[in-house]
Amino acid sequence: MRILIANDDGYLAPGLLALVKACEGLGQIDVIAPEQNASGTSNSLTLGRPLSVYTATNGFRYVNGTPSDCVHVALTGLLGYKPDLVLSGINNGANMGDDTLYSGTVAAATEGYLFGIPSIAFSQVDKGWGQLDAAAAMARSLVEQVIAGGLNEAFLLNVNIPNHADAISLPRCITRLGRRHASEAVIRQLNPRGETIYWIGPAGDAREAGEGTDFYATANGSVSVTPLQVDLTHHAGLPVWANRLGLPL
Ligand SMILES: Nc1nc2c(ncn2[C@@H]2O[C@H](COP(=O)(O)O)[C@@H](O)[C@H]2O)c(=O)[nH]1
Repeated sequence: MRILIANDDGYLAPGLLALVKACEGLGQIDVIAPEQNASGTSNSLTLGRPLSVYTATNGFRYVNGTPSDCVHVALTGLLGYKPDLVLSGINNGANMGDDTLYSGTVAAATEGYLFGIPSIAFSQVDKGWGQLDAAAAMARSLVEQVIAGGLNEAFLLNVNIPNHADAISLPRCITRLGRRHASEAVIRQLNPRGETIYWIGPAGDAREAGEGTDFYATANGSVSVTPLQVDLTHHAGLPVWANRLGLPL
């Protein structure tokens, strides 16, 4: 078993180390993570400049790029082999609903999935790393369960873990993504030069958080496991637009 582990909070993030330590003994583990926190970078690749890969004293490799860069470089030559599993996280904060479109954590796992590798993104619901080791133990438990079921076909799972001392014992729910309200207003400030600067505002509150969603599961003390896909086609819209534009389907 060979496992590639990445994240988006950076190679020094506690969530990455906790996940790596929790997975010890499952097989060969390679870590390739961003040099800096790359939260919110989604699936971006760095195309306008070269990337450099460094090795930390603990053996973790880190890249001056995005989470997708890390996994992409790993799978297109750096590793020299195709891992059996790609893991990403444990993220400092939730990746539920619309978050998954912006998330670097989910993007790193998505990159593995795009290369035909079973991949899982892990996030803790609350920021601050509270009960992190418990989350890591839960992540290992799920990884073991997934491995036992077979890794013959690629899949992409998005897992959100409540910050709980006994996370491994929490119920696990298969969920769909909920939806958030649009992000809060942008935050305007003046920099020392008197220029207006803008900070992205906080994420919107959950809007679609009904039973069956990731928001609902985690709000009710369960670990949320959401299978994701990358086909963005609006299949139900195909006949609608064929008709609207008078085109054959
Ligand atoms: N609009 C905002 N969205 C935020 C903020 N903090 C987090 N987020 C969302 O969550 C994910 C975090 O995932 P990561 O894997 O990228 O760390 C992020 O991508 C956003 O979607 C915020 O302050 N404002």
